[in-house]
Amino acid sequence: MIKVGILGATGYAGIEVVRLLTAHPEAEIVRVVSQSFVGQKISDVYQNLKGICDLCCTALDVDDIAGSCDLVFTALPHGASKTVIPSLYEKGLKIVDLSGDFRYNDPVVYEKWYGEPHSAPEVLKESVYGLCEIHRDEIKTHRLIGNPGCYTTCSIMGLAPLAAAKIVDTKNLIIDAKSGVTGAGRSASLPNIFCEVNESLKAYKVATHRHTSEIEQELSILSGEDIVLSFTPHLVPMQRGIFATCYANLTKKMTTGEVLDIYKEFYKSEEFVRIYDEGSLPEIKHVAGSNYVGIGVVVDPRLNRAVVVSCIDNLIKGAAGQAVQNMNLICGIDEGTGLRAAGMYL
Ligand SMILES: NC(=O)C1=CN([C@@H]2O[C@H](COP(=O)(O)OP(=O)(O)OC[C@H]3O[C@@H](n4cnc5c(N)ncnc54)[C@H](OP(=O)(O)O)[C@@H]3O)[C@@H](O)[C@H]2O)C=CC1
Ligand SMILES: CC(=O)N[C@@H](CCC(=O)OP(=O)(O)O)C(=O)O
Repeated sequence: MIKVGILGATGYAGIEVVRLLTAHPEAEIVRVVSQSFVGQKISDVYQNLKGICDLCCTALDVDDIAGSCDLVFTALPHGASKTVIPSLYEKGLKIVDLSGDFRYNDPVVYEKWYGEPHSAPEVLKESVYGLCEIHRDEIKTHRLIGNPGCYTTCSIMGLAPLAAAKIVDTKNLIIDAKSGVTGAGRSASLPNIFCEVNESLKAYKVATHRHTSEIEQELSILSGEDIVLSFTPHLVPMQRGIFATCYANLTKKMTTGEVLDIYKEFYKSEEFVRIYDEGSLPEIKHVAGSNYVGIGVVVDPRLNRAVVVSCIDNLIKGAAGQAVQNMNLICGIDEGTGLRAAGMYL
């Protein structure tokens, strides 16, 4: 059994890791770490876990964690992760970090988008970007994983086949993405309370959202060109889900069927990717509660433009599910273990 600790277990992403691991046959949760709920049972904080996981929350004590765990998930705010991870890494632990702190190949890019220097650039060098479908072989040989963001997983997976095939104009990519409110985490903030969000729809951080840099990093690697793109996030009144509509101008005349063939080939061995047949498109309901990505494509022949629709559950494929997928990879066990449940349609 892999002995696992979850730091930030009381947050929305952390508690999804806890929930998924309670049904994982090869992992045993030994520590649930919190800052506000030390001494309280995790099942008192989230009562759906009563009788399933009744561990008490402990404080963040590196020696205690290193002495009891083989692997930790750090589901902490960015900034907090880069403070604690160097000492955990030094102790030899395997680490899957759900924050933005270890997702970058270049600390200068991190500083530009996160507004402060990376305090552990040497440790950053040891990390790998944990988008399993794109970096599987590298992930298997590392023990520090920068688990991708929710918007980024959805957007990169939606555009990766086009970037890799080099059949799009890389200067004009546009991603219009929508998130459910759990994407903002559990701590209450005025713009995210029910009456502010319900029956409304808003764009935010237009042209400045930090996920832009993560998407650019990965699509640039795939295409072999420096990509700069437009990314506009929106908040929608649903609990879970990311829905990205991506617009890409094709550099040669292609039909929807031809573009879909490229997607089917690119993802042909991927258990968690569903490419929709021509004429159908994914919806949040098709992926919510699951580790699946749904991708559909329509080519607009008047503009020779591919419109790609990509959907995930932000807390699962966009966070905890992908983190467990990464754990499985770095621990050398079957990648889909504990992740094969269908989602919740209703
Ligand atoms: N929500 C989502 O859809 C996604 C989130 N992420 C990332 O996952 C991470 C967690 O996000 P999320 O679960 O949404 O956030 P939440 O606000 O819901 O949870 C944050 C967690 O971190 C703990 N925490 C907060 N500040 C500190 C600190 N300074 N030191 C130690 N622990 C701290 C909190 O502890 P306590 O409750 O005890 O106060 C809580 O357990 C973030 O980096 C986020 O960007 C990534 C992808 C998707
Ligand atoms: C709806 C909402 O507020 N979403 C968050 C994304 C949170 C997240 O996933 O952050 P990381 O992936 O960078 O860890 C935001 O836009 O900041």
